[in-house]
Amino acid sequence: KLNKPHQFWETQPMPNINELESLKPGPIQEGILADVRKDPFNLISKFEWCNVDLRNEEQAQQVYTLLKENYVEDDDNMFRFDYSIDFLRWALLPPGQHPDWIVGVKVNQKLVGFITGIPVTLHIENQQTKVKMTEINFLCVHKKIRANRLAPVLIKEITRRVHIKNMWQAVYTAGIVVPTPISQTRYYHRSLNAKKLIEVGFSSLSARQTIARQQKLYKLPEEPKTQGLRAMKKKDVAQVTKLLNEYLKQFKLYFKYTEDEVKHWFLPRKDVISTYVVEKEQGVVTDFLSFYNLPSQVIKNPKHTHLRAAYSYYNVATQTPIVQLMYDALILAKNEGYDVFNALDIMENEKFLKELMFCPGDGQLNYYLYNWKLESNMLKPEEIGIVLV
Ligand SMILES: CN(C)Cc1n[nH]c2ccc(-c3ccc(F)cc3OCCn3ccnc3)cc12
Repeated sequence: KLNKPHQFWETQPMPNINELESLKPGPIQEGILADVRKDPFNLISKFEWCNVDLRNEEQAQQVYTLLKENYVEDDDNMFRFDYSIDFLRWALLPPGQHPDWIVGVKVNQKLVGFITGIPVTLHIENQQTKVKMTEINFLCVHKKIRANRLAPVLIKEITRRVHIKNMWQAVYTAGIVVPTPISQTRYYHRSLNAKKLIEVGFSSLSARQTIARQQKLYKLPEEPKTQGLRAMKKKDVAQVTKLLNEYLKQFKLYFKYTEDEVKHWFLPRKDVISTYVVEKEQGVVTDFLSFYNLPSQVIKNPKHTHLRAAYSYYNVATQTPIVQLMYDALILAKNEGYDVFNALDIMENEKFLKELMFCPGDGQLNYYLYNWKLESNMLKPEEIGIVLV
């Protein structure tokens, strides 16, 4: 009976505690294309598989509503992510996307289950090891039909669709701990709109604190400090690609980006992704910062329906001190109307979190590699060079 904790995950190629020493680094299970099922996994009656076309407004709306009402909440069930349709198209329609990797389950034409994959090339622990794999995200089952064991079937089906393309690994993140994290990172929040954060219950005042005091404490200048800071444009793509690929080599887990991928992931999109470059000397880009827009719905609050949150994406500081670059990111995010700026303690983020007055969040984000044993059992957050939205 699949109802013991992790009963499903114990059937999957993930290192378990007592294998951490014995498994050799690399794939845990050999992938054999001939053994891959050609037909989709069976679903309970009335449930049907569908490939969701996010370019189709109606289907995109169905995904939006399913996630808005049933996707990830914080530990106190006060906030739930509210990914916009434009954001989902950005996150799930990158270059090289496979249409059958946007997987839905419908009952009477209503979307009740969802899971996605996008193709990535992940560099693992050193220059030589690069693996074509999938980045899994947006696993969601409607609240009303949970405990039907639909999630394991969604996972097995997208795994089958990845195997059919002769790919045998995956990377994903989750707030929960299942077998077996490769890294446990923590998230931090920097207040931009102290009054609103208190009104929605995100922050709370201790006895000696007042709203006015908090506003003063987190106050930011009107304009960024760094000379030559401006929104990224198409003409910057080549330089941003070189800066990013060079910068990421220092980490043990990172993607390599083509110029096409940099165009997709970094060119500014209103209310989705903001990227700013530093061009001091004419035509020379030396640094860039980026953050994405992911509001959370405030589940029950008389005054506010949403918390506007900016999430640190990739930031490359080669000439500008990282603390100054990120201080400018806070100013830019405040000016774009965000209430809070979030960041994980991955990459070099530890260097600015304290100094810029970020506060620790109440949970963690765990990174996972499917069917891969690392040389080192766990990676430190600062060794992680990938951000999953
Ligand atoms: C990554 N991607 C897979 C979405 C995802 N899934 N599970 C999660 C658990 C935490 C975070 C997260 C990551 C960075 C961060 F600064 C704050 C976060 O969560 C705050 C708590 N919260 C949840 C909903 N509204 C607020 C993301 C995720």
